[in-house]
Amino acid sequence: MSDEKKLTLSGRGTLGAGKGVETGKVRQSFSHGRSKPVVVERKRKRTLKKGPGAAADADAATNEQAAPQKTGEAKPAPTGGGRGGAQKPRRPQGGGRGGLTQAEIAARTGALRQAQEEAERRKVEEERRRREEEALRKAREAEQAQAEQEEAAAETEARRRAEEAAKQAAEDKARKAREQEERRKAEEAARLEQESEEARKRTERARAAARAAGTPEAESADSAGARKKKGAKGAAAKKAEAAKASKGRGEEKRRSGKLTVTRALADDDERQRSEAAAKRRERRRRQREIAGDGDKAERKSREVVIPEAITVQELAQRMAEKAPAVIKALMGMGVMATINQTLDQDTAQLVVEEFGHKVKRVSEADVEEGLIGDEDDAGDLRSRAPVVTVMGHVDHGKTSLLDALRKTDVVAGEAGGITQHIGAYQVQLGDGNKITFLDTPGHEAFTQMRQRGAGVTDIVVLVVAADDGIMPQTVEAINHAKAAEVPIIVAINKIDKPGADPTRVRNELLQHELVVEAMGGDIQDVEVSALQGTNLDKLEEAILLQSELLELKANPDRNADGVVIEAKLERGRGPVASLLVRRGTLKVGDVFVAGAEWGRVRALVDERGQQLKSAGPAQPVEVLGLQGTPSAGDDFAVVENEARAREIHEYRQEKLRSKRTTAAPASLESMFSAIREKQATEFPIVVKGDVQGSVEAIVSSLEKIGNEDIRARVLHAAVGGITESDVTLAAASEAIILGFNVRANKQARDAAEQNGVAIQYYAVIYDLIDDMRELMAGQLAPEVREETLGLAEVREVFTAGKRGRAAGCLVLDGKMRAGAKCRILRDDVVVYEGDIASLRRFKDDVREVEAGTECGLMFANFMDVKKGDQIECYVQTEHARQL
Ligand SMILES: Nc1nc2c(ncn2[C@@H]2O[C@H](COP(=O)(O)OP(=O)(O)OP(=O)(O)O)[C@@H](O)[C@H]2O)c(=O)[nH]1
Repeated sequence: MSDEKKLTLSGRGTLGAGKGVETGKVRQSFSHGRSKPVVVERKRKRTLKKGPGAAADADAATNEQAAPQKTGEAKPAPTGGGRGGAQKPRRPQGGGRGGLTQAEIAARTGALRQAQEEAERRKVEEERRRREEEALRKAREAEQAQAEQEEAAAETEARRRAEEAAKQAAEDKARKAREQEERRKAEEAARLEQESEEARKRTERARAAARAAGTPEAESADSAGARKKKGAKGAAAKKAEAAKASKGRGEEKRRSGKLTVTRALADDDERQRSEAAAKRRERRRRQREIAGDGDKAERKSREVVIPEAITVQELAQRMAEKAPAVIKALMGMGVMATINQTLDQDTAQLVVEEFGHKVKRVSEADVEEGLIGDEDDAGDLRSRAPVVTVMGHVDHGKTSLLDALRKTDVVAGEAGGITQHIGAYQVQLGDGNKITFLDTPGHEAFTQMRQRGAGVTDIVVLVVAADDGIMPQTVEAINHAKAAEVPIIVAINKIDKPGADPTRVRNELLQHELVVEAMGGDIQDVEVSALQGTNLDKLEEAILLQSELLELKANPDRNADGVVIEAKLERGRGPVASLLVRRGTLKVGDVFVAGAEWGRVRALVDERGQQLKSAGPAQPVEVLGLQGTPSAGDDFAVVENEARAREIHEYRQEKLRSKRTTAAPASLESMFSAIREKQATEFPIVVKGDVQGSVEAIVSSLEKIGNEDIRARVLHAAVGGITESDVTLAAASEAIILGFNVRANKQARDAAEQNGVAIQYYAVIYDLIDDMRELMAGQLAPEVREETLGLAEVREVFTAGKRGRAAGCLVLDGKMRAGAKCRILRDDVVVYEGDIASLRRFKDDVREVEAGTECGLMFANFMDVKKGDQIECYVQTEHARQL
């Protein structure tokens, strides 16, 4: 590119040309940095013959050469046309100045002018662009400056806030210190006042004594007292004044406010705060306001549920309060607690009340609350079928009788269904009445159910074979029925047999305090033959009559509850339970809890294998849909939803687990505590002896022990060793078993251990009676006797500590004793009963304060003591009872 030349379009540059016309390329640079190659044309100088005007032409030619020959940019003369001079045709020689034609000159001049105009235009364009860029840059700079300014403002704001917070904290601290100081001063003043009062009294007493003695000391004592009083008063006044002055100074100081750099800056910040910051602040203020209002609204109506134990954090959350505030409140009560510390229910209650919320105490067992709903209104009750258990001695015909009674069912006869064992069945009589029979006969099953708390039986049918009479298990059955306080109907069976003697049976029953109607008593008896089906209708009539007397009623229109009679796991059907509905109606789809299991009723099947949609009161039914297998004797109840059922299931499973791990000790103590809990007035006993004579002697002696509060109740007394049946009875009635010269067999021992039944062995009747007397006396709560110690009157009430109130009292009578009990009487009405928490004389804790002396009293959990209240101080002593 040797022939490239740098050209400028400023218009000032000299455009040179070589000899003749030569073409070449030059790179053209623009002021804004761009460049591009340009084809240039070089012209050789022409040598012209001298002629007129030659000089001028030469000049003109020289001038012409100065004109740019730029392709595309500087347009050549119209004759030239096309791109660049390279294609330009040679001009015809001659004519015009310096050999150029006029047209050429004009074209060149035009081109020159155009080039100048173009340059001018570009310059303007460049200038415009530069200005635009400049404006843009300035705008950016301004933006940046603005952002920086805002950032700085925010920073300043944050600093100001931090300073403000620090200042506030310092002020709070100072205020607290001042308050503390003021309180201390007030207390000091009160103490001084009290001291001066006492000094005055002492002086008065001295003066009185002096007057009595007739000495002039009275005067001096008087004046000394006055001086002292004046001094004390003066001191108190001075202190109070000083306190006032310091308070005043403090306030003044606060008001004046020293101007510090920080403060000045803070003020400036206030003025300089950006609009965005102001908006942010406003938004935060609104949020705070909303949060504050919400808090207040909630606080008014909040009911805080407190379980048996709760952590500080949990309690704070339930109250919607801050944990530190709760800790502070606890500190105020003298309890130093961390956030994770567990509080007992009482303490938690105090805290909740302190914050002004309502308390709802719950215990773990509350999960079962409401499970067995409320009692029904009398108006909702409808008569229900009685539930009957058949008992009696072996082979007296219990099973035969149950089978015979089953056949009396009119519905079964019509339907002809095959009966199946579901633990109970219901017969419908011709008149529409129904009777439910539990078809596991015998007193063992009966008592086992009772032991589980399922007293489902309304009536016991005692089967006695007319040819055999009363036998040991008949007696047991009688005693079990009596222990359960269930009425008995005697079915004298096998009357078809040749040796049957119903009268003998009736006579023997008398020995067991069962007086049948035929003998003037109120026990119904029916002669039946299970084998031949004789008098079964009469037996059923007797049952219905008894049930009428019992007024057996239930509300069918409610959620069902009742008892599990049997439960098993069946292949293909899953857990199956036979339930006896006690109240309400059990329906398909109901969610229910049975013992520690739960389920949703998938199907209901009766004893004839028929699918039911629902089962009402006293109706036995087999239910499918359980998640697990409950135990016979467990309660069942329909619940509102699955969640509730699961909750109860989990709670009961947990209870079962803990019960398994902590086996019940077979001790007297555990039995007694159970009895005590029930505040029993009866002491149930099962007696087993070696001979009838000793058993009778023991029973009659036991019946003599006792007073109006407690008495022995012999549930069962018989000759023979202690059996499992005895233990079951004792367990069901929470009784003790006494063995006189007899022992328990292995099964009985195991059962006793399992059920926590106490068995005591004796060989001497007197020992047995003495022990029982002592045990029964031990059952009675010790007698509490009260001894009044003294009476005091509240003369003044002071603030003690942060929250406490102390009563300045004068003991009027007897004495006040620290730790003793007291009653606060206001206008002869007891306003508080509790403990004396502290007893002080001046500043010292003392044990006792005698009559005529002043003292300070504080009470446990009571602040509302008032001037004029009377304090009755007393102690309680416990005395063991004797029978
Ligand atoms: N003659 C006569 N025999 C009867 C009558 N009732 C029952 N039996 C018979 O007495 C025997 C015992 O009857 P069960 O019904 O098994 O007596 P149980 O009380 O249930 O006996 P366990 O189940 O062993 O306690 C059977 O052989 C019956 O046939 C009756 O009314 N008359």
